[in-house]
Amino acid sequence: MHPKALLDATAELVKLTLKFDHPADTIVSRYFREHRSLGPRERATLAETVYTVLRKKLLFDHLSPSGSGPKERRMAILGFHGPRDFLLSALSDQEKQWLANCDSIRKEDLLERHRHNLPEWLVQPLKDQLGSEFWALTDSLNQPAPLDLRVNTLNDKRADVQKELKLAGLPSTPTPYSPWGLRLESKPVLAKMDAFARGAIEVQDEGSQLLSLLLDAKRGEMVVDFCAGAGGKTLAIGAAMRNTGRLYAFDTSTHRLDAMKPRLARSKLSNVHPAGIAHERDERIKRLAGKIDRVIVDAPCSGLGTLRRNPDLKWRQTPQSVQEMTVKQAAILQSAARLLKPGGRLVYATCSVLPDENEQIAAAFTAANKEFSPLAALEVLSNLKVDGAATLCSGGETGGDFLRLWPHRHHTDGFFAAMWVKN
Ligand SMILES: C[S@@+](CC[C@H](N)C(=O)[O-])C[C@H]1O[C@@H](n2cnc3c(N)ncnc32)[C@H](O)[C@@H]1O
Repeated sequence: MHPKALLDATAELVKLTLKFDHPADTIVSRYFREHRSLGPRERATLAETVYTVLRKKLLFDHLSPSGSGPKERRMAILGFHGPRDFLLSALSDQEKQWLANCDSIRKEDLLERHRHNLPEWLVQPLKDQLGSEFWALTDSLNQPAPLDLRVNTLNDKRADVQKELKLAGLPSTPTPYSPWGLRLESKPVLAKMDAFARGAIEVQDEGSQLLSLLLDAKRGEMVVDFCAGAGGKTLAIGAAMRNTGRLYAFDTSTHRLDAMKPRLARSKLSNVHPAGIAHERDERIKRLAGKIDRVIVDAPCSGLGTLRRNPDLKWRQTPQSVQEMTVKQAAILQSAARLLKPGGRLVYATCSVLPDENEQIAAAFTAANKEFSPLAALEVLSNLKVDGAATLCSGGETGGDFLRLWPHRHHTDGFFAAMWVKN
């Protein structure tokens, strides 16, 4: 595609995503479906440019008024992903001069908000938790995430799959914490690979793998994944149970549960039972009350730990939406807890970095449910022989009460988990 045409297309897509009426990944996928002639490189340019604009929106909002032409074009020029010569050949002399002026601005001379590119309401809760590490976090949130795979250890060994991928030209390294993970050095299309088709690999962030590991589900147990979605954690848990026992995958979204079906078929798991529920107090929950060994609540949340992948979330979420989410989270956790039998384990997890959705939900649950004793994440991770377990935890007197993953420290998305045992 001619550089001018590609820049025009990029500006068009930037305009669509900046409306924030749908998630950015939905808008980008729809655009690609409607423009089938776009090649892989053009798609990469379009998607990466849009994501850069979303990541650095405050900075680009600040720089763009000094340029000319439609705003979305100026934003696309500032975030353009691709060789500089290619971009320059699409620009007027005036635009080239403006871009050179923007490039010459030193980072140190920018206001804080133009460096962190976060909405103001998010800044203080992060600074309160991280102090001077706040800047390392914002730098890593503004980078794309690596591509992590989970090896289905039901049928394949991680080392064998690593060799197989290498032979196919895809070097990877074992993830440092999850025993099931491989981190790829590139971002290939995996769907046509044999390892993918036979269910040996699934795309899953290492942090998400660790949440499944924390449940520590055993052979033959009765387990519930209460918010199973498209089954990322369900599949990991089902494999950890060695395809035995019974693993119920609940969700209120049958659409998401449907998306689990092809993944389940590839995985060769037959111990998973997906079931749509109307809400967290569904009849099905009542029938299973007191019968379950382990329950994981991977709660609906703001997703603010996944800004590397979903940078639009910081502009789509608000303090009010987070507050509404916390009410839902508390209700789901309370209802899911009824499923457990004495001695059973409850895991509450989110991909948020906000204490309101994490430690505060956990503290309120502990205070209201004397029949549940908190279980320290550090103890569980140490028993599971996870390397550097202490560095993955925070909270409480020992600093080990909760799993707390951060992109800048652990190269995972931002995840939280709290655990309890039913007395
Ligand atoms: C964080 S996502 C789950 C992701 C999934 N566990 C995975 O690993 O891919 C949260 C899920 O909770 C579901 N959900 C929302 N409200 C619910 C409720 N009241 N009961 C059960 N699931 C609910 C959403 O449909 C969504 O799929």
